[in-house]
Amino acid sequence: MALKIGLLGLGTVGTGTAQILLDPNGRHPLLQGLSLHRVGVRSLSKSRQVELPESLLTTDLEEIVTDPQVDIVVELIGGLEPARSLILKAIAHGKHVVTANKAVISRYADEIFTAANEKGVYVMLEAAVGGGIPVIQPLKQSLGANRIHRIMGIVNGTTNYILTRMQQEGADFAEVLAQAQQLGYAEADPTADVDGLDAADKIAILASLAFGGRIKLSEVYCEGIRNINASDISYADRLGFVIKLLAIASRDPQATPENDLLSIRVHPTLVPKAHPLASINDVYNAILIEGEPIGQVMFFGRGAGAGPTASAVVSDILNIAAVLHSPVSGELHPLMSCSHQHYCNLAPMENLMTRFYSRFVTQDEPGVIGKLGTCFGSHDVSIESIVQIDTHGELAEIVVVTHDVREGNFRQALDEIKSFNVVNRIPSILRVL
Ligand SMILES: NC(=O)c1ccc[n+]([C@@H]2O[C@H](COP(=O)([O-])OP(=O)(O)OC[C@H]3O[C@@H](n4cnc5c(N)ncnc54)[C@H](OP(=O)(O)O)[C@@H]3O)[C@@H](O)[C@H]2O)c1
Ligand SMILES: N[C@@H](CCO)C(=O)O
Ligand code: NA
Repeated sequence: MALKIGLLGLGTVGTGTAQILLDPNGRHPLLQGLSLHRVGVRSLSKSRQVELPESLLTTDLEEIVTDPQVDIVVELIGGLEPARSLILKAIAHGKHVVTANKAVISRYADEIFTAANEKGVYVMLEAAVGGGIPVIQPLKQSLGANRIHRIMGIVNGTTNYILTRMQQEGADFAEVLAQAQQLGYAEADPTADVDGLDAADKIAILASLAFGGRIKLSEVYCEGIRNINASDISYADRLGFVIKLLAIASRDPQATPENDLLSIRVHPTLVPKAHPLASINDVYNAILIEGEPIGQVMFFGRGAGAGPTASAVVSDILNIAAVLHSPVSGELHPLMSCSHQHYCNLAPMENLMTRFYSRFVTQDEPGVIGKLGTCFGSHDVSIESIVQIDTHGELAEIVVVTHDVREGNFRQALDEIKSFNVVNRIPSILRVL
């Protein structure tokens, strides 16, 4: 008997999903056993890019998630509410759920997965991170034998597009953002993308899967790209780096069960040009996973867009369909369900060991570089390079790159340096991979 899909949302991803469901030939045979039963939208009068019988459309989304005939609810409306409530209601009515909604999952995974486990239904979210790039299922299944040490990714296409254009054209952030909005790459309200919030949602989800515990989103350090300017991109370039917005989750390999702290953060990062993530440009995403024994594995592709994202949505539907077609054991499939119960502990940022790039505008006079060097040294901050890059009248621009240092020590040194009369301002402080 055909499995009935209740689709919530017929926007970019909903349309892509409906198009695949209505055109199963040449795809996996299980697709033939799926039928699009109802489609929930906000406006019935909008013209649509997919032809559907009018009777399928409704604005009553509650009716879909409570419809006894619906087997799988696919939530593609986005936003926190009513998406969260509809997902919970669908679960309460025994529906399996597929969603692309990283904002809801990163905030409400606890209540959603607890409810799903109690009800014996699946909640699948491959499209929520990296769009069409398979990364959720690989973490749950194909990489299950590994101890994951670190996940590092470019998981936001909008900011990667902006940084790539800035890099290639020497343009400033505001100029490129405006063009990206005109082209429809960046949303009218770009906050979630450019301030790193979208990437924080995504790395919280990936970390939860990689490290087997829930993550409090409020504890994820998040810094966006608004302050990146053309000078830093150019100086970074001269030093052999490109600037990327990285989302990073790592576990100290030496961690003991008593002292198992994770570091989860999103921030612009100077990436050495030879690093595999340095060449990921435009709207592309890539996620590099490091584990034992696999070593490094990288996933690359389109992190957004109708087709790529719908590819992930439909693959989740197929996974559920496959399990529902298998002999019934009464238990949830352990490689598809969520078994996390506890919250992970996150390390404070001041304990992070990282390299830093910082740019100082100072008086152009003898002894300034020496003063900076001495101050860093007194805080146990070891310097890899310190160069005067430019002079503007009486002012000099000095760029410092450190070795791996404790972030707390580096910040203390900066506090002291800020009080030096010869230091005019410190326009940029960025971490270096
Ligand atoms: N776009 C991407 O490339 C992409 C990539 C990865 C993940 N995602 C995620 O996928 C989800 C959907 O994104 P999208 O880009 O497809 O969004 P979208 O184009 O804005 O479409 C949203 C759809 O949901 C409907 N909708 C929204 N609120 C509703 C409500 N309260 N009641 C009834 N219908 C409602 C809209 O109806 P109308 O059509 O009638 O307005 C529209 O069809 C989001 O969670 C997003 O984060 C998107
Ligand atoms: N706004 C997101 C879309 C996919 O989640 C991006 O730019 O990557
Ligand atoms: Na994905």
